[in-house]
Amino acid sequence: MIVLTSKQMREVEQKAIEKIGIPSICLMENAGREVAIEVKKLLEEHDLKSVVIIAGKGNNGGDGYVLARNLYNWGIDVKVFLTANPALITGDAKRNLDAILNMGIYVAEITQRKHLKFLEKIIKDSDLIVDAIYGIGLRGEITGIYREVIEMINQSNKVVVSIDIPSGLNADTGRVEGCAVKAHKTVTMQFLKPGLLLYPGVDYAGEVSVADIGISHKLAEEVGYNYSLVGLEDVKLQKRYGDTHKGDYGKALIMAGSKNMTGAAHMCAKSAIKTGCGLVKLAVPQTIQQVLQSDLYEVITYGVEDENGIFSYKALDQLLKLIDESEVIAIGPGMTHNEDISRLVCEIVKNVDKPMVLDADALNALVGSLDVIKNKNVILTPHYGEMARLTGLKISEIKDNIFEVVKDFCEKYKVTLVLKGSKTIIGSKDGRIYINNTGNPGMATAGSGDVLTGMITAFLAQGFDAINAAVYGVFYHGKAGDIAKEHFGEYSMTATNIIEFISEAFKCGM
Ligand SMILES: NC(=O)C1=CN([C@@H]2O[C@H](COP(=O)(O)OP(=O)(O)OC[C@H]3O[C@@H](n4cnc5c(N)ncnc54)[C@H](O)[C@@H]3O)[C@@H](O)[C@H]2O)[C@@H](O)CC1
Ligand SMILES: [K+]
Repeated sequence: MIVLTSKQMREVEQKAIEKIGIPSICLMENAGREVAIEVKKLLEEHDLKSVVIIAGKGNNGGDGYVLARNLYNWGIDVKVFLTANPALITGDAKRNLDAILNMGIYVAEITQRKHLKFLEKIIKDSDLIVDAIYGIGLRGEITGIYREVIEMINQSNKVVVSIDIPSGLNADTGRVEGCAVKAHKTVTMQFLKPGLLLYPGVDYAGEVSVADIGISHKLAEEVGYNYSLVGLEDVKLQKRYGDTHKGDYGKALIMAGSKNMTGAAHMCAKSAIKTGCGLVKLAVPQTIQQVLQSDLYEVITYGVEDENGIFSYKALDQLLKLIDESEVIAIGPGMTHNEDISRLVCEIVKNVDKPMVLDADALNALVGSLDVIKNKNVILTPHYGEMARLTGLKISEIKDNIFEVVKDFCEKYKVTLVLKGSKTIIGSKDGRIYINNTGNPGMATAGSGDVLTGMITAFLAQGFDAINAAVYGVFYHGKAGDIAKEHFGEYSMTATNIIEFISEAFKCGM
């Protein structure tokens, strides 16, 4: 699904108005009408009667007046409160404000502190609040009386619907600008906004629905949007051809594990098999090979030269030979980190030109030597801590500019990046960004990342290009995690449970 920044949304609206010739007031009419339909549904579902609309001075407020008109016509008790002097309201918003005044709809001004007590009383006696204070036009922090109004909404215990974006939320980053409305539902106009999909924005937006206000997706394509939310329609799985054999589904080599982290290698290899990889070879330090071989029935394990149960640079030739026999390579889970391993990983990445997934300790190994990945067919799968180590940025700096950081990294090194977090962001080498929406906090558990690496590796082995392997892997990993949560709950689900439900997750995409 298309995701537009506030700047891109404005460009698209401009095109709709100027190039296509749709009068802007029609877009506002459609917007307000769509919100009215959603609000009516909520009133009916929860057996609620009265609505308070709190409107700002811009077009977000304008959508609120159209909403008021529709609700009033449907016989619903509606009151409108303006957080701006009516004399400052202009354009389409002004015309719609005049219309509701002409209809005799209740309108009052909340521009001074002394008005707040009255608003509080009205809110107390009403059932549902609509937040039409700010949309994508918010600039800077919310201060003064606006802040008090927003806090009043949040403390009201009423059902709250936000128009386009919860007021106070930065539409592009999901950051709270001082304070923000906590909505149960947000009805956003025509295209999703990044701020609704990123934390903390996700927690403020509540359930998000996208209202069709009559703007074609072709206009979004014209402005060259680069963000998408991954949906099931983007990750459909093909049925396999009848006449096939395991060689058709790829040969992967996974380099993983160490004496204290056999599980990482185990789960990564198991996930690759469960995701449909034709043949999985697992190279581990020789000390731990037997442990792994004993219950990885479908995987071929190789013990390579090690140093006290940990990968050693001495294993380079053995590994290069195994790489030679494989089509895709995954490196990293549970390898541990030391200088010898850094040399080993860098040497392999430098000399190998096959698709590779680099995770965990392979990422630690690359710190300070990132030039070796330039123009390579690699997918890196860091979490925020690993990303901070790789880039030298603070975690807070990454979070505050997440899309720019991902985009710059991918464009600089010409690689695919999977930045793992509560909302995993995937960047492609051509600067496109994909936001994943599956998964849950139960997946914040040891081994979850090893499973993801196995899954992405398996998609690569089955012939997906890097960006699709990453998008499919992340989506189905989250989906399997969501099914595991249904069975075991967020506290008790484990990475092994995620593997268990990969097959169920795939059924959703068939
Ligand atoms: N442009 C269009 O064609 C359409 C716009 N629509 C609506 O219009 C919204 C955008 O409208 P606007 O651009 O008028 O902006 P908003 O309605 O989001 O509000 C911005 C207004 O608040 C003021 N403001 C901004 N930051 C402030 C702050 N920190 N403290 C105090 N005041 C502040 C600005 O001066 C501006 O007047 C969208 O979110 C959407 O709801 C819809 O009606 C559909 C069509
Ligand atoms: K709003």
